[in-house]
Amino acid sequence: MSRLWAEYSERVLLGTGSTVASLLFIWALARQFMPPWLRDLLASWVDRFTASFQPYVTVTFPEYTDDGFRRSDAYTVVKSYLSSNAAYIGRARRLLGDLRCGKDGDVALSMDDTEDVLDVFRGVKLWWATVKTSPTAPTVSLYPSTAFQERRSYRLTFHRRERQLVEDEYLRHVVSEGRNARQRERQRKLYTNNPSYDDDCGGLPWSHVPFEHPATFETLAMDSERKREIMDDLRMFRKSKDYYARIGKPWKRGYLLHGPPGTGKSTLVAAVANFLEYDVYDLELTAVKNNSVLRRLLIETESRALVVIEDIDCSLDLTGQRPTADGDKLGDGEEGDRGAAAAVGSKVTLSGLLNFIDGLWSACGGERLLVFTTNRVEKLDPALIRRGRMDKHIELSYCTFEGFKVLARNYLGVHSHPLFPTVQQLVEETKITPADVAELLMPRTFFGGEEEVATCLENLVAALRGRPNPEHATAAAALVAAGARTM
Ligand SMILES: Nc1ncnc2c1ncn2[C@@H]1O[C@H](COP(=O)(O)OP(=O)(O)OP(=O)(O)O)[C@@H](O)[C@H]1O
Ligand SMILES: [Mg+2]
Repeated sequence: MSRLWAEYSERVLLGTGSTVASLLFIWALARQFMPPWLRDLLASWVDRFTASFQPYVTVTFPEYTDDGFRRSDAYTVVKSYLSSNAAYIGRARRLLGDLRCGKDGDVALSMDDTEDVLDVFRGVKLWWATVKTSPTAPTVSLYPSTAFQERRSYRLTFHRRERQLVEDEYLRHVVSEGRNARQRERQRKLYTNNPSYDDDCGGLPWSHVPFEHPATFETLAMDSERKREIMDDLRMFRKSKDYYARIGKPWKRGYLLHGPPGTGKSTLVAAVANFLEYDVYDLELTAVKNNSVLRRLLIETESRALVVIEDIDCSLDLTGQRPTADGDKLGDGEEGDRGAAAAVGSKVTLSGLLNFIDGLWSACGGERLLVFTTNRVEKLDPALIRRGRMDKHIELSYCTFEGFKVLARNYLGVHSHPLFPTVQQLVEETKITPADVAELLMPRTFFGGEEEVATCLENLVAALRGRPNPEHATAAAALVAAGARTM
């Protein structure tokens, strides 16, 4: 003990002459001999004493939740709040520029990540800062890719006397303004999965571009009764958060769209996304390396998402895991499709996909519509499309007269024409896809007026009768061939 004191007094007390240091030393020494209750009491006094030198409180909003799996909602809301606040933007020196959603040529400015800002709320000053930390040692995570990634967070600093105001009012204000800003500035996105993404090597699982597909239910060639049925179903789904919670099911719904090529499956996907105002995640299954990456992709989708897997029958060998009822072998062409999946090294299995749809992980995020499209519904494993997984099966088929009228209105701007009755009769007798009708109705000039309308309709009638107009030989020949095959 005496040696310790001698060493300490020589190094610290004599060196600095600091009474505070000697007091701290005595305190550290005395702690050893105190009963625990006295030690705690004194510790709280010491805390209060030291706090008087540091009157500021900080609140940190990390980008990822504790488990490291999901982006924190609080972080996103704060980001929107700070990026949208006109007062900060006026003062900021580092800004980000982007084209404003839906307004051609209008540039929207937002806060750069590195900008620190001062906010004033009810006359009280609060400071926001972006903090970036690179972990020196890997953090514990089931996903190695996240273990070494740079961690970002927002840090709010304020005087401790304002704590009540911050807790009771300011944070609520930030959340509500942030959410409003998010809604206002929301540019919907079309995501696609990165083929190079791997859990072990890191990188971003999804890349995105603005989603700008113009399809709506109004422009969709489909019988109005079926359109109404689908829209009602989607409206119900959107409003059913509490209902799903009550019945104990994750808030998600599966749609299976099937039908021949060119009947509007992809167009319907776009119309649904526009109707619900969801982001679209176009999942290319053949580019997903394994089930673990598939799960990660699911976790990385945000709420209010439409996840679509196009041509699911061509994506992977999804029947390979279970024998089919009649022991069927793969048909011509299917081997090729599935070979392609094997060639890129995808190890996604049917059970991985089933888990993706409705396993425990599928409940992450909420409000999600999952859509499969296929030309060959009969080739899919029944487990994949059973009700409950794919709740709604929608068959898209050849053009009806009602569908034709929608296309005539879209493409030619006409609601009636003397040739309509002829088209009606022929369309009901012939199998022609909406894609082919649309192609024939596309005017060659936008200034042709009634003459152009008549030409387009005559071309359609000619194609339907199997007497191709020489000017449209290619399209019409294809139509005749298609008609001959399917009749
Ligand atoms: N029901 C429809 N309503 C409006 N336009 C349609 C419809 N069906 C097809 N079209 C037109 O035909 C084009 C092709 O349609 P789409 O890509 O939606 O067909 P698909 O069923 O997805 O075909 P595939 O099976 O080959 O992927 C679209 O760009 C659209 O212009
Ligand atoms: Mg398609």
